[in-house]
Amino acid sequence: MKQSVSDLRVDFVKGAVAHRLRFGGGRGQPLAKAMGLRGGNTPVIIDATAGLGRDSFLLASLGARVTMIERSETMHFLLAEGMARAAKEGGELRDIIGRMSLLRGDAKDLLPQIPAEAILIDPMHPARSGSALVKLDLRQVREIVGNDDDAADLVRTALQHDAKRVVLKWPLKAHAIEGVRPCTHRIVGKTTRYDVFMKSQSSHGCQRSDDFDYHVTN
Ligand SMILES: C[S@@+](CC[C@H](N)C(=O)[O-])C[C@H]1O[C@@H](n2cnc3c(N)ncnc32)[C@H](O)[C@@H]1O
Repeated sequence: MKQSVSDLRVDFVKGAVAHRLRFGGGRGQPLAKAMGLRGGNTPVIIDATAGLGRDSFLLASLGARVTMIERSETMHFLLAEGMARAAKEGGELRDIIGRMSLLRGDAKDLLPQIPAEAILIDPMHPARSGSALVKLDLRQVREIVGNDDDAADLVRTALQHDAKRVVLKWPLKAHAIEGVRPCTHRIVGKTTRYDVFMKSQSSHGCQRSDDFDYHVTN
């Protein structure tokens, strides 16, 4: 059955996100490691590109407080709806949603006003020719929001923030975003990588961190 943009839903109760909550790798997952959730350390996070809220939900399910920023009115609406539905379920879901707050606006404007220890940036990835490789829901998000051509500006704005780390989620094989300094280290998955920019450390050429040799599937 052909699906259209109007079918797109943010669903934290069933589907991929709920599955990951039950069977995900806890703090051993690449995203959690990249964001600095190690041992007892649980940073306060800004997700500057909220999208379908999956990364935020995962981080909040691991105990982090996450401020989500989304500039698309449609995506913001879908997220707010999905969060309200999940909170109504009560129990663990309500607690997780309770750690997530959602703002509407451009993160380039809002970031400087919000305190945080870690910032996640996951702009729309460059279009791939074999589009079957890109999951349907992300293709639907692209139809709604377009290409996020200002991703470099967003990363540069985040790097001006007081946060200890900025993390850029980017396709494994894509070139680094032009006009952004090299990252401090990189956590590599199967199709995705996390470029980590630490405030207090200089780059060593953005080496892969073998300590973090995990596989990610999204
Ligand atoms: C690839 S999606 C993010 C997916 C998300 N990480 C998830 O787990 O569902 C990118 C989203 O970031 C939003 N976005 C991109 N640049 C933004 C900005 N400067 N400010 C706010 N939202 C932005 C887009 O509208 C889009 O919804």
